[in-house]
Amino acid sequence: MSVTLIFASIIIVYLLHDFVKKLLVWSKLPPGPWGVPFLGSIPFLLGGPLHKILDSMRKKYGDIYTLGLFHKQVVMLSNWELVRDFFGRTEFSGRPDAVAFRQFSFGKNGIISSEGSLWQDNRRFTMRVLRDFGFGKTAALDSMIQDAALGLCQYFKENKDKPQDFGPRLNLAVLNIIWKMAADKTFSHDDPKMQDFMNRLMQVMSDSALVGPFQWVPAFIYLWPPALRASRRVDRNMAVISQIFLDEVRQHKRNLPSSGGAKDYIDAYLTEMEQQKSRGEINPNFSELQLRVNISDLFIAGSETTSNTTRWCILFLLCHPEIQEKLQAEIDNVVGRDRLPSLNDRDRMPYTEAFIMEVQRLARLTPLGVTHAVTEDVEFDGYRFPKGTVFMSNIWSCHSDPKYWPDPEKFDPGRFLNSDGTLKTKIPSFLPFALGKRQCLGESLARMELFLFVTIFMHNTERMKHEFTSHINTFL
Ligand code: HEM
Repeated sequence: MSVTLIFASIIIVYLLHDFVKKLLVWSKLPPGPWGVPFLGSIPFLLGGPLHKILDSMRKKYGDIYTLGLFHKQVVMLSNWELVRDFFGRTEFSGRPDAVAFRQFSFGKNGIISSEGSLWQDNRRFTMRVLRDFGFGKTAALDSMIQDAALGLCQYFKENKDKPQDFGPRLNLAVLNIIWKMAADKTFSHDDPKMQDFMNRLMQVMSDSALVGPFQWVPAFIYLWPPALRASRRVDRNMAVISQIFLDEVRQHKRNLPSSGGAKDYIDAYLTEMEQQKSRGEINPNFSELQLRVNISDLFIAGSETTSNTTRWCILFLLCHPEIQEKLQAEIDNVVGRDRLPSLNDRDRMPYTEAFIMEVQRLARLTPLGVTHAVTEDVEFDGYRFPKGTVFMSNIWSCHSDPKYWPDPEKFDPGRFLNSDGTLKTKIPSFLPFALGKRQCLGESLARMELFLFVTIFMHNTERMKHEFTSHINTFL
């Protein structure tokens, strides 16, 4: 037998072995479309908005199905019960090894990209501190968000005769709220430092999206120059952003209050590290690196999500003048003209809350949520998932399911209200902030921001209505 023949036989046996192994794995996973070699299901995912293609696959394969993306098995969860059941378990709360998670967190650090005890410790601590500094203190948060919203209204008034893209202004308002919580500072829109920070952060978000499915096969980024350029820009911008946070941390360290009295997140984290040291505890999950990544996670996860939802609110208001009237009536009734809307008004303004919820349902801002991975081999729900299997939640499908949402594409805040006008509290299949162990950590903050932005805009409606309707195309 010639050497070539022996070599060819070894390759064929290897490929066959690999194929059978994969077949065995796939046979235990939820069924899904057949893929092509190497690319898997990718050719079937092209040619339209991804969430819609995935929704039509749901109709064919059911609420849970498996796709192949290159060498990865990706399980799609397309109803809320599945999302609740899977993501409610710790073993389904890992993060896949994707380029974006590594780039955002310099490895797999911080909150968004980490797993295991590192994630749990930092998530738990951050939730507690944010509650202490903001979510739990209505008055402090009220004035923080009111200032940001009023700044925007002032800008509209000053520029009412010009078409305007108020996206950047809105981003600034939202970023300032996070800056205030993280480092007790705010910036003016004209501050070149803030401009640079905001531009870099926005660039990071759009570049990461461009890297797209190459997230799973980093080596292939080199084959597509736009992805390569985008990926390099993410590295460069993240390095600058991280340096800004490092400078903040150093400054806070120099002025750390000696006996408690932390005024922001950085103080609280540094104090926690000091206290652990003085107790003789060594917990590597708390470090300056984690602190820097945690701060950047708050900005990455909490800025565009909130500002884009607010833009959707404004778009829906523009498209539905009759809803503007109803919101206005509720504001007049509960708040009046002599003071600003406040977070204390929320309980008495169910229509406004229902409006924001309906915007979130239809805007479907994160249509496929954030990817999860299973942290160990797991048998669940009749399937066997090998460690590393990726999971996505199709929030777009959940929010369009006619079983829960009659006439799902219709914009109707009334679906969130009971017949007596009170707000429905238990709404299955409404999951803009996802569900389970990794459910959005900033949900309370985001909901407070949305409420105050919408009500303060509407409080100024008499002056702003005309500008809104005449410039509808300029900011979306
Ligand atoms: C309307 C605004 C927002 C929306 C729609 C939103 C939505 C989401 C979603 C869908 C997830 C993924 C959960 C998962 O992995 O399954 C998430 C995670 C997260 N969000 Fe939000 N979010 C918003 C605002 C915020 C804000 C204001 C903050 C904080 C300042 C924040 C911080 C986070 C963090 C840190 C995570 C990662 C949690 C973890 O991995 O454990 N988000 N968010």
